[in-house]
Amino acid sequence: MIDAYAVDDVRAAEEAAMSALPEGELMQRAAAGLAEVVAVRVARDGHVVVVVGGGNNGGDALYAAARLAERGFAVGAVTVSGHPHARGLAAALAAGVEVVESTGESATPEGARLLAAADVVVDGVLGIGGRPGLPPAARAVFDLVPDEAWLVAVDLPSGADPSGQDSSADRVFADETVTFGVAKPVHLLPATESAVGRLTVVDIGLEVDTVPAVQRLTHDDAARMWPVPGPGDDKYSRGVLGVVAGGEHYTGAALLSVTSAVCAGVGMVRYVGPSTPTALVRAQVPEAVMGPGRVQAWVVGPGLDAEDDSEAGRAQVAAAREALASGEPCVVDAGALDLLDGPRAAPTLLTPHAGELARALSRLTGRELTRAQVAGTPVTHARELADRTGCTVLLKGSTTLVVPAGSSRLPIRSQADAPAWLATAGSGDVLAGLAGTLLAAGLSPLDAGSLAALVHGLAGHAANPGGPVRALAVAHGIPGVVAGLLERPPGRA
Ligand SMILES: NC(=O)C1=CN([C@@H]2O[C@H](COP(=O)(O)OP(=O)(O)OC[C@H]3O[C@@H](n4cnc5c(N)ncnc54)[C@H](O)[C@@H]3O)[C@@H](O)[C@H]2O)[C@@H](O)CC1
Ligand SMILES: [K+]
Repeated sequence: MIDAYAVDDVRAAEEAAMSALPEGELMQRAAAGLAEVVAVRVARDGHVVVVVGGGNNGGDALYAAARLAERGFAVGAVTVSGHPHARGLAAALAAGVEVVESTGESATPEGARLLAAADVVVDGVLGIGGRPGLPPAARAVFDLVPDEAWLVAVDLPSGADPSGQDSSADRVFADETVTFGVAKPVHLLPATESAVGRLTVVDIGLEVDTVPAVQRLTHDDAARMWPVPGPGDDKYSRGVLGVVAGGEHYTGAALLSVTSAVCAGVGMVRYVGPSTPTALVRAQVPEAVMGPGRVQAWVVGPGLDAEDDSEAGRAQVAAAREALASGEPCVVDAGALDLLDGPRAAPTLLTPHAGELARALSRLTGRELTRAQVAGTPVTHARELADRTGCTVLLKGSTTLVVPAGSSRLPIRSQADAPAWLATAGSGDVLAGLAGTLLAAGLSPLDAGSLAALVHGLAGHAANPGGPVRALAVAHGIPGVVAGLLERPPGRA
């Protein structure tokens, strides 16, 4: 599990660590780790430029600059605050770093000159003390970073919201981020993760003993959590999944969610739907059983058209309502999100994308919300839907969030395992079938949602590495991905 801790908890841990160490030791450890990473990114005759703000983040950058200069690299520093870290500045100057100032709204000629020659640029403007948004002087300097330069952010990309909530702030987009002690929410959450690039966590001897704010499942977690049948199992004990999906007009969703469940190794699938999708499922997924019956969990909603006023359409909506009213765990997807009124007694996972989440919250709160608002502050809105419904909410996106049900103090999960090619029609139906299989096997909605997101992402890669994928190929990729995860030797990253 990759754990990210809230900024206040990190600060408290830093204070505790500092009180037991000589003054400045923690910053020296941070600077040493940062310098190590930069040193392997730059050629012996390359140029490093650190961009320095007024806080300790700038201090890290200045001490790292000093260490790099002492190792013989050509290092310059551009200060974008009038008050850079005094001791860090002295160390940098003593080591021969060329330091220039650029604190106005346009970059100074000296700053522009240094940046034009930069091969690696280090962003040491704002760290966990930063408010979202980039100061104008820093923006002016970062606008001059050459396209080919490698950009390393210190602790986090400056301007990004350290708590990872707000996506709207102007920020640096880094190729790589070197953080200290532990990851922070900014590194894992969808509002800010895209600015982080490759993440390295440098050990500075920090011990955070609070509950993480955000967690990410690794491949080892997936291997540990995946429900593997034993010799005593049969199809019923492994979990029977009921699927209420598709209709006369949306037949693909039925096929995709049922295929996905079968490929994920469900004990048995019961498909419930009108005659056309039933005939297609019968023909193409011979493993599936037609019609309702006893199940351990339901997937309700892929391709469900709640507006379909035909007899078959009304019957399908009634079947969906019946599953929602049952005492069984449920994945509530797409069209069924419009049918959910309040809390369910059984474990429930809602799987909206941003537009569906906006629509569901608008309906439940009477406030008009847009997709853009949800995408702007995804955690806030997913949490609100979880609180309103008492259900776990999986918000789909390039980074997928899973926010546990209202009263739970469990950390949020955040998975970023999928290629962008996975943004394709039918992909969500596959995810629903996968998550439903895991719920039917007895996993909690939080575990089922996050594990499904991880395996779905890996299956997207496996379906056609580096290129376009169709949803059916993603479903067909699941068995190989699961086998690959299960045969991993313990301890591999
Ligand atoms: N506290 C510690 O023990 C350690 C801290 N470290 C570094 O220290 C950083 C935190 O340092 P600080 O608390 O000094 O905070 P920052 O270096 O993040 O800078 C905050 C300063 O910038 C100003 N500021 C904040 N947001 C701004 C904005 N949007 N526009 C303009 N000015 C803004 C604030 O008034 C504050 O003075 C960490 O991110 C990390 O890089 C590391 O050296 C490891 C040890
Ligand atoms: K930074």
